[in-house]
Amino acid sequence: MSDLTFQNLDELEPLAQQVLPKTVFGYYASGSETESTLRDNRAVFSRYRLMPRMMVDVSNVDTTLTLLGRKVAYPVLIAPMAMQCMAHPDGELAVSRAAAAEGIPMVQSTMGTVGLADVRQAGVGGALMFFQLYVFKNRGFVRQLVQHAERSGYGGLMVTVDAPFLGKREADERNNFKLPDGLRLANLEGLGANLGAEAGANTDAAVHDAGEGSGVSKHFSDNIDASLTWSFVAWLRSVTSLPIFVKGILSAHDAEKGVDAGVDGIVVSNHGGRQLDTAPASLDALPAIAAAVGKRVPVLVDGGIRRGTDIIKALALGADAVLLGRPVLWGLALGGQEGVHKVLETLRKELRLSMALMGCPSLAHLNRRMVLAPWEHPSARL
Ligand SMILES: Cc1cc2nc3c(=O)[nH]c(=O)nc-3n(C[C@H](O)[C@H](O)[C@H](O)COP(=O)(O)O)c2cc1C
Ligand SMILES: CCCCCCC(=O)C(=O)O
Repeated sequence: MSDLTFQNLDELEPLAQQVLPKTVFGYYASGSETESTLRDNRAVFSRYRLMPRMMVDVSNVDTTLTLLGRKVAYPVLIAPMAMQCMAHPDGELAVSRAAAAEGIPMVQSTMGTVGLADVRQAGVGGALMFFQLYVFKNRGFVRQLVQHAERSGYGGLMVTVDAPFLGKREADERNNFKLPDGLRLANLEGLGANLGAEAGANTDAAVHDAGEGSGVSKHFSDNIDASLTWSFVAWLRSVTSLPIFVKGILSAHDAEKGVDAGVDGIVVSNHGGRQLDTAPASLDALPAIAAAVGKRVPVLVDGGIRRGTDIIKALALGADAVLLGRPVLWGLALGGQEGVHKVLETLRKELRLSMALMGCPSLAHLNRRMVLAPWEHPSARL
């Protein structure tokens, strides 16, 4: 049993900093360049205000939703995050078990330190799980990876489209960040050995390289396909029957393009402020995207979600659900599966209470009139 004690998710980062090696904490916590987008992802939530309704029966609050035809206990998914065994030996297995216990989806990263089939197996009995796809130069390998995910029981794919290269993460450059010895990018093992030669794939060498700069950044640019365009969605459809979400959309234009290309879901995201610095906060980008998509496919959002009220704001501005990133890693580092569970439980309880205080007995009661944008005065809701 973990003796981890905290009141809210914002308290976790400094606690995790005390237990993680400096290089690992730097990789997990940091954003790109000036970290302006990283900060704005969090700051934006205080700029929007909530407008509650009174005298509504909230003696029962229902937080459930349906995503891809499957019931989800509350509108939170665990964001894909690479290399979780750096935080705790159980890594992705602990996160998968905690998500399953809470009845919410985990999105497993391509760059996991546990194989995707084992992560899926650990979550059996829980909610649906997504596999996050990074698209390698080697399409034969991508096809194998996707079909392996489908056979392993994942219910959807989430293709990350905001990372033709990794952003300039100065903490990682400074720390010569690399994957610690003894850990592996478990899903990539066929990449160099069997399939990589033709694409010049580089597997273990760079990611474990202790040379100058960031080893993971070099590994990424050696292997990831920076020439991706919307035609990729049709190719992906030809090799899988899984629903396809795209993650990393920040404009209504791109959301339209995605829907036209046939995607099944859009994830509004700036990658937790780790890619293009000074890109807008995800919450600011959300309303125009939700309007453009117009309920044709689900819209998810991530970046800076730390409170139940953050979830309410995101849903009132048009999201169907949110993804939670770094606090999961902090819970994992501080208490393994129990720690992650505690993080999720804290957020779930805050969400339920805030829904009651908003006069919302179910998620369907949330709407745009219940949130005030920075330019709107409360009198706009008379
Ligand atoms: C340490 C770390 C690793 C990440 N790895 C991935 C990844 O492998 N694939 C991906 O699409 N996004 C990745 N992301 C981005 C997250 O999925 C998500 O967009 C972001 O963390 C959400 O913001 P938050 O951390 O403020 O909640 C990563 C983020 C962090 C912090
Ligand atoms: C070679 C491993 C690279 C992992 C990159 C994961 C990621 O998306 C991140 O933001 O970090």
